[in-house]
Amino acid sequence: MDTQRAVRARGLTKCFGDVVALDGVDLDLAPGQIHGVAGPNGAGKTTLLGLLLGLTVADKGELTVLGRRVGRARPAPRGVAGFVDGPGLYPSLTARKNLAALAALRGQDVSGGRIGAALAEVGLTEVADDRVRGFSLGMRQRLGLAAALLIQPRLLVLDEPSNGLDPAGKQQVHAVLRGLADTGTTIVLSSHRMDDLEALCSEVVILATGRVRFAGPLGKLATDQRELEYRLLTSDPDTARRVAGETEGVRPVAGTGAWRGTQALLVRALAPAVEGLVAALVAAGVGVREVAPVVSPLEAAFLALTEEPETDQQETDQQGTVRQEGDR
Ligand SMILES: Nc1ncnc2c1ncn2[C@@H]1O[C@H](COP(=O)(O)OP(=O)(O)OP(=O)(O)O)[C@@H](O)[C@H]1O
Repeated sequence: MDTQRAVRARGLTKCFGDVVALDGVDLDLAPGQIHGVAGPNGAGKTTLLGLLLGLTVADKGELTVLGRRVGRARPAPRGVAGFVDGPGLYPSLTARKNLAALAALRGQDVSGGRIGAALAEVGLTEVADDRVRGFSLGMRQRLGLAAALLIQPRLLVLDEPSNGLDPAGKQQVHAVLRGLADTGTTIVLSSHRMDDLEALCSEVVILATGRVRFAGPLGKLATDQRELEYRLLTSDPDTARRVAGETEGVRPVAGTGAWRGTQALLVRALAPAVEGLVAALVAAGVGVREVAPVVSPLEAAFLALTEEPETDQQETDQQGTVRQEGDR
């Protein structure tokens, strides 16, 4: 069995009629990590997660999950849990009875105590005996996670698990996922929220038009040398603008405006040039109250990778990342 990778995909292709949802995806996902899958609408995220869960099969390519080849007549191995497009639940049953019914459906003998513990872990104890019909989207998501926890998954696959969660609910779900990863569970989750991915994931896969644009450590993506737009709040906006115009590698952006009641300066620069600008401002007697990227480095990298057509260089980068992690 392959202990180096929880998931190995080579040339995975899936079409729906004329639509190519996944187009030759190569991927190696290390075990015990939280992997984020990001990409614009229609990029193929849900299709990929559905393949991992064995809900659908690829038209071409190879997929190995937890060391076992999956495909037509080869279902996903035990130990894989999760959901896409929201968890499948029985609206007329209570949360507790839903978990009992789902366990019975899987042929699992689960004690009431374990069901109670799973509900407590996702913060649903108080509504355990309420019918799911009245549950909000966030509560349903949490119940879906509780159902997955019951089987003690080795691979947990979740499509947009933070959807509909309030900030406290999100913290709780994040804590559950981190706890699972700490005990060796591999987690693959999709999200449109870069802040969620930054908070949770060590590795990220970026898909666009069914192809992998990046796969690897989050840090590698976010710390790529990339020019970003920064917002500076200073004690003297006019002098700050003049100093910015004179600082090497810094380009003031036109149309600066009010930001929280003060006048902000917007510049485009690489991170080292921004450090130079701050030093120059201090030397000129200008107080610097705040320096922050207008969009996070990860979001900027995401936009750059997904909004532009794929280049040969990106293709090389992606292939390189895949080759580094596994053989071909
Ligand atoms: N069952 C289906 N029948 C027809 N087309 C489908 C089906 N499932 C997915 N597609 C198409 O495949 C492409 C990829 O869809 P998918 O749902 O995997 O993307 P996604 O990245 O999850 O998108 P979103 O962020 O909007 O959820 C889209 O063009 C979609 O319309």
